[in-house]
Amino acid sequence: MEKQPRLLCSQLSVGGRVCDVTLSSSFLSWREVVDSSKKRTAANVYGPLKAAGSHCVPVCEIIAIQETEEDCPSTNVGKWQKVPQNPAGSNQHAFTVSYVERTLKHRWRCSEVTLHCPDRKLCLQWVQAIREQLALLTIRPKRLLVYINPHGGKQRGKRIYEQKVAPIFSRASITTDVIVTERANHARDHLKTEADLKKYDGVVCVGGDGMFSEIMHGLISRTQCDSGVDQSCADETLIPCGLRIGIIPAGSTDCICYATVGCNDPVTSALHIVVGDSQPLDVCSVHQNNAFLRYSVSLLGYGFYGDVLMDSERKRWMGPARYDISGVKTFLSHRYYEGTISFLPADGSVGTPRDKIQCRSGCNICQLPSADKAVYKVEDSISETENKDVWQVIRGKFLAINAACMSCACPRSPKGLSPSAHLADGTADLILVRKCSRLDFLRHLLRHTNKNDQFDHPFVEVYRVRQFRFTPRYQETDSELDLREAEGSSSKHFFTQICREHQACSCAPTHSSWNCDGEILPHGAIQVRVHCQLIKLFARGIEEQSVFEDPSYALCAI
Ligand SMILES: Nc1ncnc2c1ncn2[C@@H]1O[C@H](COP(=O)(O)OP(=O)(O)OP(=O)(O)O)[C@@H](O)[C@H]1O
Ligand SMILES: CCCCCCCCCCCCC/C=C/[C@@H](O)[C@H](CO)NC(C)=O
Ligand SMILES: [Ca+2]
Repeated sequence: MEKQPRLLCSQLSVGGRVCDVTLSSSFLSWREVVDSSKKRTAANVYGPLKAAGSHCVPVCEIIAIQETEEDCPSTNVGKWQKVPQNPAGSNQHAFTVSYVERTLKHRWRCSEVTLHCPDRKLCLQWVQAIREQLALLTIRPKRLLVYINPHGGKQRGKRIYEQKVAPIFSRASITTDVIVTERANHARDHLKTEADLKKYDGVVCVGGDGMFSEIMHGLISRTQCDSGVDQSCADETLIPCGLRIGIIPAGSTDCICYATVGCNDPVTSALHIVVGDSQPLDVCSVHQNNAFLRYSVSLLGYGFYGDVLMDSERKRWMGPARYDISGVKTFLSHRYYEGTISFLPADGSVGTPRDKIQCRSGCNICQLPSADKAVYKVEDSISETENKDVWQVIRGKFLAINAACMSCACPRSPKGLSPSAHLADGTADLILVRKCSRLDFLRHLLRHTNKNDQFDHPFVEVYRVRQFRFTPRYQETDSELDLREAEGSSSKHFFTQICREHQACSCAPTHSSWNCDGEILPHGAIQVRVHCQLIKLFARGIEEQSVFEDPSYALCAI
């Protein structure tokens, strides 16, 4: 790591101990001054970041700095006065730095350190120097538009925002306009037509995946409309949104927050917003013929997940537990669905759903130049010269058809529906769970909750795709049905076959709907296309082992 030139360096007191305090353009560090007569141990000189009085905070993770009034009650009850703290007995001057501290399971906390200076001049010099460095961080938002869904999850959105998030925004001098929604789609419609977006550096939603979906739809539609792009045309190249979206988790699944930050903790998300993180995200557009239906960033699920959602919507009053009840009910019903899936495979450079390469902060695959990823011309899709541009077709009977544009990790399934899916590679993982016994399906489902590979079953297939189409059997056109029959079975034989199979596994063929990021999409036949990095979040992807746990990091910085 490159050593940074020091901007300021003084001996200040922290918690009653004298420390060498250094500010560079990248770090604020303080290390206890060790009496040379005492033996230096490896721990107090070279220890990891927080060991034995040695601390180092990246400037980009400083939340705020303020001059501190060192007051405490005087002996005259009710009166407060400044307390002389240094040995000479003169007035002590201090400043307090609030900064990000990492705790377990990807959670962040706002920590504070107060540094005492021998005189006010030096104190002001430090405050000014740190403020100047913070002012250089132009990626940080200053003004945000916040939408709160008071009815999401356990109906705690408003309280979470007021008690946990607003104080952090205010400490970081972020100003906000807050709208508590009064109906479903209030936020979407406001963003689409009314909001003066030029005033803001970002939009924040307080709620679950459904609330995020509203914000995303509002922003994408507004961006296309302002740029004269027609989103109803499935082949249009969409314009990326300029404003970043922050998610304060207050929903039932909070999958999008969890899969992009690593946890569903409101304070952590608020801090990612404050430091101005930026994580691009792929978005699937869903069309039926040339009618635009919806956008999706996490799960598009037909069959099992569509049915769970359909049933759970009737149980909203139960809160997050509705998904467990409906999950068990749907599992027991064991319905299968018949149809045709065609898809355009992704380029090999983006890996495969089973390569065990997980998308993490600074992911190499997501940073490949877009030419190597899913950006392609529409004509490519009809070119059959290269294998990657050939549509593949699969017909069959399925318990579930899932497309995961990201891992879909969430508290219920910490590695997600597709653990190696990428946030911003321009592809989705298409998971086909063919008709199988209840026991086999249960085995597959349970693997979402443990370390075993959920794709390692003969009845599960998974493909990394750029586009796909699904047509349920009952919506297939005459020519498609003719083709199917020509492929080997007369319709009479076909129906006898279903009845025979139905008896064997006691499941019934029927219609399902799509679960589109937790919203019901009743259309069976859909066409889906992944738009690489269409939106950006105030997030940074899931951090691997934190660099700040690396001893050499602290050493080099100081
Ligand atoms: N004021 C409101 N009244 C009723 N519904 C609302 C209101 N504001 C937003 N909604 C709708 O509530 C639905 C659910 O909200 P949200 O996603 O926040 O919670 P959830 O469904 O419990 O969580 P998750 O989506 O993570 O499972 C969304 O579809 C959203 O459109
Ligand atoms: C009978 C045993 C069942 C165990 C099954 C565990 C599988 C959990 C997998 C959860 C994946 C959730 C993917 C996220 C989808 C969200 O978009 C959506 C909206 O919040 N949530 C749901 C539940 O549809
Ligand atoms: Ca993706």
